[in-house]
Amino acid sequence: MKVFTVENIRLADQYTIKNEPVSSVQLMERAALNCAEWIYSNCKNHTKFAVFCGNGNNGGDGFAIARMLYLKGFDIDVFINKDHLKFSDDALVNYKKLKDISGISLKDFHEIERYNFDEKTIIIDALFGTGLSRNPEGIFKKVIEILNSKVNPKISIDIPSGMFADQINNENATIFKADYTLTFQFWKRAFLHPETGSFTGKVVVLDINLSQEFIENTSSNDFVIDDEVIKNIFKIRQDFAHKGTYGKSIIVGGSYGKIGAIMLATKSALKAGSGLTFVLAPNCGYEILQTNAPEAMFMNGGEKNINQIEEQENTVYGIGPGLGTEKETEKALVKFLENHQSPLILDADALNIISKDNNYMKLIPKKSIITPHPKEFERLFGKTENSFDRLDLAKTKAKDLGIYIVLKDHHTQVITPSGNVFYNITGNSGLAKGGSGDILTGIITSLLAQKYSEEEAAVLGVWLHGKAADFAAEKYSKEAMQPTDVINELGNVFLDLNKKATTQL
Ligand SMILES: NC(=O)C1=CN([C@@H]2O[C@H](COP(=O)(O)OP(=O)(O)OC[C@H]3O[C@@H](n4cnc5c(N)ncnc54)[C@H](OP(=O)(O)O)[C@@H]3O)[C@@H](O)[C@H]2O)[C@@H](O)CC1
Ligand SMILES: [K+]
Repeated sequence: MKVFTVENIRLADQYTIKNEPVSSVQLMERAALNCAEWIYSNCKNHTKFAVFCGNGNNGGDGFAIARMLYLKGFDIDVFINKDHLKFSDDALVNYKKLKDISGISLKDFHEIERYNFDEKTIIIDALFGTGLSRNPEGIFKKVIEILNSKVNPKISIDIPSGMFADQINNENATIFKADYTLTFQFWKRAFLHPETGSFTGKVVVLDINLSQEFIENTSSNDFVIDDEVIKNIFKIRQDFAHKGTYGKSIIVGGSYGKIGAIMLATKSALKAGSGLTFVLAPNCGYEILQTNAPEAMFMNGGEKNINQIEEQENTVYGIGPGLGTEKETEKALVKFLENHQSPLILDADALNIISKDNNYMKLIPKKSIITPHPKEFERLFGKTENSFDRLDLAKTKAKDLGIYIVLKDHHTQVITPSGNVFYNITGNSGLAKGGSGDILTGIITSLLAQKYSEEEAAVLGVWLHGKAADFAAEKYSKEAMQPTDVINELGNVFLDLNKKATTQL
């Protein structure tokens, strides 16, 4: 799914109005109906809604939703700024419709302090949407702060009020803190970055039928990796395949005390379908690896640390988990990179070694995939102010070096050399544990060996990793799930993918 800027969303809106054709107030009605339907199918334990409406079209959505919920039998209180009753055209239409309904009480924002937010009440935030032009001040700031202090469930319409859709907010900005955000048609960029994304709660994208023609013909560099993207990448395994069809991976890493990391990466490469999988590790890991991942063939890279990396042809290398940064290992990696041309995957200590010397960066073969977490990214490319700036820097580096950067985060980003960004929306905080990154390295290496392109391997890889983690969290909880559980769930993710990709009778 493309991620559109506010400007492009506005154009999509206008194009739809002109070409569907549909009037703008009908489009608002459609958007509000989508929200109301989601609300009454999901909010079965609550009977009352307090709806907070601003003066623009976001407020207009709020008025329409309030009317629809009232007609479904819920108790509704609507809060507005009675000192300033100037609305956008479509908001005014819906305000007037609401005023005609005697059963809905229209309250002033100032009444919020005396209002009884009982346990049956859900708060709906329709103060500001994509038209926010400055940080909320005065009464708006006060209302948002009071609402944020309430324990009642909170739903934002389109975007949490106070959040800018395309850019980062000031550090101390006042933003509504939602449990759910019902957003129209597209993910907004701000939802995907940690500083702002923590205000959305669960994001539900509602399809309000904006013109598909406009969406297809309007370019964007930003994408969300949704089911559609994955459907277009995933290839089912051919019936007449042999082990050579699905490539050869060599997972390189491990050092004394860090054999677990390389074992996790190796197991993941096996589970993600690589035809032949080797693990190149120091001898101290031999028995552990042969016992725990017997399907992978062992290659000796040293005694306690790796001091040589054998070069083999037609092989995809994934280097880094548990590698360590010893001098002898550094030498071995540099020597290997000096002679190696084809794209490979570099992670963890391989990246830490590369960040030791500026000249090493140039040794990364073109089209390789590097998978840094924020700290590793900083060691490689320097400090940035926030995750928006970090992404901009990653774009510049991906282009300059001609590589793919998988920037690991809550919504991991795949950045291509051509400047596209793919945000991942699978995965959960159960992955915030040592070992999770090693799994990703194994998966991406395995996919690249199976002849997925670099972009496909990175995009499908982060999605698979997150999806398997979601399955693991459902079974064991985010707290208790282990990286091994994530590896074990890969099979169930592939079963799902295969089902969707196979002709059903
Ligand atoms: N996508 C779609 O196709 C569809 C979109 N729809 C909906 O439209 C929404 C966008 O609507 P919108 O453009 O009218 O802007 P909105 O967010 O309501 O705010 C503008 C108002 O707020 C004011 N204002 C701004 N900042 C302020 C501040 N800090 N403090 C105080 N005031 C402030 C601003 O005033 P001004 O800046 O002019 O002073 C103006 O009055 C979108 O999010 C979605 O909900 C659906 O209805 C239909 C389909
Ligand atoms: K809102």
